[in-house]
This record gives sequence, structure tokens and C-alpha cells, in this order.
Amino acid sequence: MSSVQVPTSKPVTARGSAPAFFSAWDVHAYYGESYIVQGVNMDVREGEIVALLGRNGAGKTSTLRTLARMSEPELHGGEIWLDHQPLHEMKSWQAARLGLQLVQEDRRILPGLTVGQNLELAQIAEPHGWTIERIYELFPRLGERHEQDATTLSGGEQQMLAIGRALARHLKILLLDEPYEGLAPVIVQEIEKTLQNVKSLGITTIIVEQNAIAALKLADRALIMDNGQIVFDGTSQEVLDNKELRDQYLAV
Ligand SMILES: Nc1ncnc2c1ncn2[C@@H]1O[C@H](COP(=O)(O)OP(=O)(O)OP(=O)(O)O)[C@@H](O)[C@H]1O
Repeated sequence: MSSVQVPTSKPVTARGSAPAFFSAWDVHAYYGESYIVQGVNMDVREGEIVALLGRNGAGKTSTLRTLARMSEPELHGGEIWLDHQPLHEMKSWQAARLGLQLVQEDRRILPGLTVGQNLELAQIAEPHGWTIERIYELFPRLGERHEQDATTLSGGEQQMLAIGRALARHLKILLLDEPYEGLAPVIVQEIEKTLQNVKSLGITTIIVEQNAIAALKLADRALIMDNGQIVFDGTSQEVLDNKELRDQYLAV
């Protein structure tokens, strides 16, 4: 395995300026011949929570996957920087080692393993993040279910475990894809509390969510996507106050 090089001086992006804590610049990505992510730009400050919103099929999940350097969709151009590291030159495992953790919509809970084993497995590769004890302090419900087969957890508990696994790894930025997906309203409230906890920890987060109002309540800033591009970048409050914008792009 090749090691990730840590540059000695701060880089300058192709657009000529030093990147923000996390930046994407002119990012394009394809599924085969399908051109989906069409020149995405974003800057995220350290500690900020950004909601990435848009209609079904706007390209939100594809953008998160591209930023996380998953093999699909395939990056065809642009730059992605995390804390002065060029993620666009890396594969997903290297980006994860540098602290980018993607929690996918299906949560990827490993079958046949307990809650504890799912967390232990997250710490197989260095560098580690939180200890499992600390994760159980944040999510006592997981601690109570340490020995339980993780696939028998409720949807909300599985979401907690997926976030817990990200905390167990080295975490500089958390990418959350539809954390409320498929959860009953009462569980959504529970996950909202979980995410408020994450927010209070000052973890830089990008959250993709169909439930735009829930995401906007949590986020400092909102990016709206349409047809694979960012069409709005402003505060969450601006989106909450702008019905026309919501009607045009979010249908909420
Ligand atoms: N594996 C794939 N192969 C080909 N096209 C894909 C693939 N995954 C997604 N797409 C297409 O990419 C476009 C953007 O999808 P994406 O899932 O990123 O949108 P989204 O904004 O997250 O929507 P949703 O909220 O419905 O999940 C859609 O037209 C979708 O059909």
C-alpha cells in the first residue's frame, strides 16, 4: 500500500487561491457515459455544517460519493482539498485515512457482527478516532446493545452506529447521506438529537437530506443543487425565509 504524502507547505489550487478547510473546485464526475456532477464548487469552513439540498436526481448523492473519492461516479476533472490535502489525487481509502468519513444512505452495517464488533472493525486501520467507550458515552443506547447483532438494531440505532463508526475513525469531515431516510417521524426526532450532539462537537459536516427543513434547522449554510450544479449558496436562514427558492428547487 502506498502511503499518503503530507506536503510541507500549503498548496495553491488550480484556481489560484489556498483552499478552505474543505473545498471542491470545478468537480465533474460520470457514471460511464452519464455526465452527472457538472462542475461543482464549494468551500466549507472548519466546524461548519452544510446542507446539500435539491430535488430527486439533482446529483446530491453522486456529489457526496465523488467528494469521498468512491470509484463511482468517476472523477473526470477538478480539485478536492481537505485541510491542504489533495483528495482528487487519492482513492476513497486514502481520503478516509485523512479524515473524510462518508456515512452512506444504507448505513453499511456489517451483518453477523455485534455493535461492538462493528465499531472495533472501524478501528482496524490507523489512525483511530474516538475510543469505543467515548462513543458509548455519546450514544448510551449503543453501549447497552454492545453484544447485540447490529442488523437487529432499529433504523435509528443503526444510524447512530453508522455515525459512531465514523467517529471511531480519524474524522475531520463527516459526509452524511440522507440520515433520516426510511425512519419514522419519532425516530427522525431522535436522529435530530444525535446530529445536534454531533454539531455541538464542532465536527465539520456536509449533510444530504430530502427532509430539507430538518437539514436546514441543523445546518449553518445551505447549498442547493440542480442538474448536477450548485445553484444557490447561502445561509440556512435565507433558504427558510425564501419560499420562492424552496418552491423552485426543493418543493417544500
Ligand atoms: N450508478 C449509477 N449509474 C448511472 N446513473 C446513476 C447512478 N446513480 C445515480 N445515477 C443518476 O445520477 C443522477 C443523480 O442521482 P443522485 O442519486 O446523485 O441524485 P440525488 O440528488 O441524490 O437524488 P435522490 O435524492 O433521489 O437520491 C440521477 O439521474 C441518477 O439516475
